[in-house]
Amino acid sequence: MIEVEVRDVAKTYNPGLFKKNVRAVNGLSFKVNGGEVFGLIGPNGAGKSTTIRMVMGLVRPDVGRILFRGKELSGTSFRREIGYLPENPYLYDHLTLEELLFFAGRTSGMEKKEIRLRAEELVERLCLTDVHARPLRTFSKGMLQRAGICFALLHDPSTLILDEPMSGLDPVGRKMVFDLVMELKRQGKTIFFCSHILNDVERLCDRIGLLNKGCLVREFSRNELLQINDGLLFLETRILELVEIEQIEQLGGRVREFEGGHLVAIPTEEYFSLNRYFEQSGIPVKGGRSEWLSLEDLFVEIVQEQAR
Ligand SMILES: Nc1ncnc2c1ncn2[C@@H]1O[C@H](COP(=O)(O)OP(=O)(O)OP(=O)(O)O)[C@@H](O)[C@H]1O
Repeated sequence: MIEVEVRDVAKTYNPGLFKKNVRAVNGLSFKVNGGEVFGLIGPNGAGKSTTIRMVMGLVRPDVGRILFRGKELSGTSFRREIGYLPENPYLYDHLTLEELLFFAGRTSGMEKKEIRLRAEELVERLCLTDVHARPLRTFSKGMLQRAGICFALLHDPSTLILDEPMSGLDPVGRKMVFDLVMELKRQGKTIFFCSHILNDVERLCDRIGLLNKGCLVREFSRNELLQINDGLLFLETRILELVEIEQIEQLGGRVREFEGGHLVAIPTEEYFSLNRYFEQSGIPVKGGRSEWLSLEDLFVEIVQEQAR
């Protein structure tokens, strides 16, 4: 079943007199299937948030159609089926988190007891128990982001639409949210999100769309990505046959199994360029393959190519 379908959608903003129109999205089409994780990536200003806002019915496309479970968006009732995290969650900042979640639960038609139990569970999960009775205006950026995630998940929606879920989070918060999204994925939720953190995107997504200048320029399935990369963070077993695990470990790297592949941590800031790392470290690579491309490398390559 197709959960979200975007068909030939375009959106131009008219910022007003004497200002140039901005074409944010142009002839965009894609589908998000039920139970899959679809990630939208792209440079700043590519149109990711505009697309997400259009899918949520918050911005009206100039042309094209957006369908949710096969039907045109109308009214707001479809939003009950969706958990939405906006880019900058505007949360009523005079409310405490507890009050905000109560409000969110009531507007989703939840019973008081159900709200209390679910809110407690989420607040604890996102490590906000100590601050749940404080007004949101006293929250730090990362706390607000985590509060926004509680807000999006409270009514246990089957579809999640998340605009930069890891934004503003410290490494502990990022891991917390990453693990939570992974768990939601395992529960079979449909997740559509955008992010600049490509490492997380490729670990979470079944499919990835690269948006540039409002157009979808490339789509990768997870398997395709693994094949293109022959590894990156997911080194397939056959690649580990080419490069000895011990050699990675001797150089301070670590390898562990992860979801049918291998997660390789290498001691360099340029973690994405495995090929360069092997070259620099003098790890002999057996076999013919000498080019490993990460999603990050591909992203830069495609976007730079389009700029020429
Ligand atoms: N309300 C608005 N009025 C005018 N222009 C807008 C408005 N919202 C977005 N834009 C413009 O539309 C284009 C796409 O913006 P959008 O926020 O969708 O991009 P994005 O891919 O989410 O970017 P980022 O990665 O920086 O968050 C940009 O050029 C932006 O300046």
